[in-house]
Amino acid sequence: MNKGIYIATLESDSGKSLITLGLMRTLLGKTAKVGYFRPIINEDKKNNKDNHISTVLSHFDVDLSYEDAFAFTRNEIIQKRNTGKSGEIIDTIIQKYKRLEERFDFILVEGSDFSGEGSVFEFDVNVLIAKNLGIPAILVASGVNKTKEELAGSLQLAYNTFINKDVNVMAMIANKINPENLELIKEELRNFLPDEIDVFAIPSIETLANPTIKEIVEALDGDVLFGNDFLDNQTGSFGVGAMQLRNYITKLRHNSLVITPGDRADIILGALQANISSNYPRISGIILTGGLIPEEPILKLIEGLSQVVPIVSVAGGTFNVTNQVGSIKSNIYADSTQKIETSISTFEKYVSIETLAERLINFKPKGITPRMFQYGLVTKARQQKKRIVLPEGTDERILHAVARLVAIDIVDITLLGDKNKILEKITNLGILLELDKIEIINPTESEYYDDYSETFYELRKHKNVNMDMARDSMSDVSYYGTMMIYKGHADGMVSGAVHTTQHTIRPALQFIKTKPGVSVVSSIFFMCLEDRVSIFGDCAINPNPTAEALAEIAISSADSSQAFGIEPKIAMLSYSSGSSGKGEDVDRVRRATEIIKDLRPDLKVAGPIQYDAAVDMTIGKSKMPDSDVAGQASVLIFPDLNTGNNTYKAVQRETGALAIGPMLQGLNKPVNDLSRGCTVDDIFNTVIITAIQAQGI
Ligand SMILES: CC(C)(COP(=O)(O)OP(=O)(O)OC[C@H]1O[C@@H](n2cnc3c(N)ncnc32)[C@H](O)[C@@H]1OP(=O)(O)O)[C@@H](O)C(=O)NCCC(=O)NCCS
Ligand SMILES: CC(=O)OP(=O)(O)O
Repeated sequence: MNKGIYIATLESDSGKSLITLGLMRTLLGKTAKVGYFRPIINEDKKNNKDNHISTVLSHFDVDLSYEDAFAFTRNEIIQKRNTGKSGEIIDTIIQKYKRLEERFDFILVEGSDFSGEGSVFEFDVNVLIAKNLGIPAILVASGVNKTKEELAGSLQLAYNTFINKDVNVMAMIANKINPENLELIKEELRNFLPDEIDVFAIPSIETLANPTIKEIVEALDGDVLFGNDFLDNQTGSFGVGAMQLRNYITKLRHNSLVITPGDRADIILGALQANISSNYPRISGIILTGGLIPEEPILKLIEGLSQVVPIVSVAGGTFNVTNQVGSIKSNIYADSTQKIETSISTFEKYVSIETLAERLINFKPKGITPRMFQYGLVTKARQQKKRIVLPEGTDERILHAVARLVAIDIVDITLLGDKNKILEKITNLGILLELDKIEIINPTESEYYDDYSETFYELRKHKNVNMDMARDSMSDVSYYGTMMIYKGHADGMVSGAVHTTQHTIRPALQFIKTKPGVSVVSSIFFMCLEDRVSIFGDCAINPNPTAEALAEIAISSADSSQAFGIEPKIAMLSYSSGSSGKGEDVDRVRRATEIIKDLRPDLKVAGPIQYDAAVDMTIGKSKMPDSDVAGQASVLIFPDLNTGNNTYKAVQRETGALAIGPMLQGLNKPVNDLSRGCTVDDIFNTVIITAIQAQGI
């Protein structure tokens, strides 16, 4: 299984690059192929290339193109959100991430920078991305200009938001902390965090916090007069050389940046002398303000010196320039070797990487989000293209769904019905559908009509079906479509947008029949809830199942759940949790649970259990404290069709959840029903599910 980690922050300038670089180095020591992904980059950085991406790709020699390493610019995200296309954001991010998953063993995902417009929703977007990628997060916050209470408060808020969205938080890093307060900060964070979450504090590192001379030259559009070879000099404190030299040189500190008007030869020469004097600290450079350049004799004097720190002339008065220098952000670029190494060594010194890396590598994601689930469906269906027959060829929703399916070339489609009527409908509805890519069959006019009728007669004559009845049945689209599957002329069928469930599935029950070892055909819905996918069964077929049938439905549903990548934890639903309620219906569910335990000891099952105890951890713990399913059930089995059918509809209608199905289970070949109230999305997804079933999962 592939792994990933999301590095998220709450603000700009948190110093998460240091974490990224340090973690990247650590992971590369643990696993061979580590990829890097930034879901959102800054617009202005796109053209000049985002420096985070360039730095990581080049420093660690990651075999990844720049374009593959990000999904959206910040402006694209804002636009999509404003036009109600948030879903597309997540879909594209999942797609790009999944492509990387195919190539790398582990992926480090760096969240957005919060350095521009749109930061209001930026935090939520980051939580949503981590959630949908199904990876844990490391939260990073800066301690600059914050009391320890303020820092802990903002990290606690962030932590709660991630946890509430079911994103596992692995570690919390307080960065840029006053070195004296490292332990205090960790204690403050420990106060609200569970023990299993690692807490680290990293001090503010001057060489990373301040810009290099090169960054200052770029930001101020300066003219480098001397010292081109030392532009990577890291600046320390900066001070204006306005006072007399004898006073000014006493103010110099290690790596000081001298800012002085260009005509102050005394300060310039004094600072250069101080730089080579063993009695004064080294300086990082000199900025000359006012666009003034020293006079010729002074320049000549400097030219004669053997080593000169960068001297840069900039336009603008001393006051303005000093303010500007103060606001220049320090960044790390691909060629900032010194900063990169400082970042990595700082990370290694303050973060106990061994345990953290082990935990990351061994992390098992809890659930699957609806978007990730749907992405997985599409990917799986593509692996082996199947032909799906849709008997309700004139239904508008079916035609819209077919247009979408054909556009992504994911399945081959056969529509049943009168060809002219279908074509007329497509034209009238203005549906863009490449007609040469679909097959349209009118059953009674088909070359196979006689053969299908005879086969049906042979299969059902013991049930008093005669040839006339067989021909009659084969003129019905449900029978004809099902016979196509029986004959191998199609791989699966989806119907029920117009016809009832009975009408849709009876032919399959009559001659597709059940798989070996299965006696009850049942159904499940994949309920795409806000943050997870749950399996509901049986909500469509068996009105009043016996305990034995209920057990079989639960086992089939658990196997289907497993086959579609959702770890099954079965809740056998009832109006009782444990022994809290009595009655014949409760006893039936209790018996069914015992049968499941006998037949399939490998499955996790709890029953009888109420819906609240099944899905809510707190209630589950209080009602059934010893259960390993209560509070985390993924497969919910309803005691009868009255409850099941209406519960799925209630959840679907009241929460807006996408209900994919009903997918029938237990048949020899896939036939799936739809609700007559289905949407185009429901049809689209059910066809894809059917194609996957046809692959023999
Ligand atoms: C599933 C259902 C359609 C079957 O109804 P039916 O066709 O009248 O059932 P019958 O008893 O006549 O059985 C027809 C065949 O299907 C088989 N069959 C019926 N239910 C079956 C099941 N759950 N599993 C396996 N086979 C089944 C029967 O054994 C019989 O086979 P045979 O003719 O070869 O002997 C019926 O149970 C039903 O209507 N369920 C509710 C559907 C519904 O309205 N759902 C709500 C909306 S989704
Ligand atoms: C599955 C289902 O409930 O179907 P319908 O809504 O058509 O009855």
